Amino acid sequence: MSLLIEGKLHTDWFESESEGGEFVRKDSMFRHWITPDGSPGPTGEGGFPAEAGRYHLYVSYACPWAHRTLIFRAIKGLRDLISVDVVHPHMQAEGWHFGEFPGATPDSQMGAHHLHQLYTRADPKVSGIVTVPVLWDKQRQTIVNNESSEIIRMFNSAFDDLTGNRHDYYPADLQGAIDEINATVYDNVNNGVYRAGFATTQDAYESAFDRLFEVLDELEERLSGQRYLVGNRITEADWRLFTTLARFDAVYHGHFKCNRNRLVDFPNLWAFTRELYQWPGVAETVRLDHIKHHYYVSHDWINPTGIVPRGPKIDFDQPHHRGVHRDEREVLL
Ligand SMILES: N[C@@H](CCC(=O)N[C@@H](CS)C(=O)NCC(=O)O)C(=O)O
Repeated sequence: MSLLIEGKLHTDWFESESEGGEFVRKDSMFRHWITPDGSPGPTGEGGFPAEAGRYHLYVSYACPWAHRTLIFRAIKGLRDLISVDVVHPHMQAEGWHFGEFPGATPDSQMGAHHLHQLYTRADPKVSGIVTVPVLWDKQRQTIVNNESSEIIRMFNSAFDDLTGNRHDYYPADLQGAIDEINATVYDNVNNGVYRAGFATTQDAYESAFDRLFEVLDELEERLSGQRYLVGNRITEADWRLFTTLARFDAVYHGHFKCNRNRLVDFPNLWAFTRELYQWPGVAETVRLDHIKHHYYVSHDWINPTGIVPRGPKIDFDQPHHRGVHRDEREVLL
């Protein structure tokens, strides 16, 4: 893990020790918004208008938070407008780096070796954890935002006039319901698997584990009566759940000891995951090779041998039978 304090890199720390064995995720530090006309968004400064070719996304295919942003880039028709670089899946002492791995790229913007160099280029005195995703402004040579939940909101609407894609994954009439389910899913599922996997006491692990499966049971029940989390329209909430479910059997079940059940044991959650995976443009954002390599190799205190399991075999392409056929969905995009 890499932490910057006043622009200086610190590599010898571990988050959960100071929190009674419990893993606590820290807030992101760059919080500006891209808006259609460059006016300021809810936080940060203005001056970041939606423009084709101006912005760049740094991701890891392994990271579920970065994965959300790649999905929104795909489903909102932004692939030609926003370029991407992909870090090496092995997160080392100095954090994320650029290096040789199938599907990984060099840093096309400043030829950096490590992601932290982008952070200190943006602000030489920056303090905070160096995380993906990072939304970079090529023109101002700075980080617009490094908080995935905000980046997907920008992608959802800021570029609509340029792309003509007006599919709204955070529609005004559903915002209350989306915010509510997001909070439950974030605390207990998205971050819940990390709280189980990074726990350093038995109690912290068990309470994260119990809550995770309690919420998965509730979601399984909910998805038995409706197609998506807040009804019959797909929203941001579904994509936010999807990135954790897509990793569940490959890493969270084994590596993070979230092993009461596998995803494939929940018929509705598993079919829901397949449906979202089969959504046009999404399958290519799911790289199980990066996902498995990242978790099993980077967390050497959990898996000291660094051996990456060969299995399990997961067939995301099996028919999902959850309503309209995918050919009809193409029309939505
Ligand atoms: N709040 C951030 C969290 C992102 C995050 O924690 N990313 C992880 C990878 S999955 C990371 O880069 N961690 C770096 C580290 O722990 O040193 C977001 O949602 O954008």
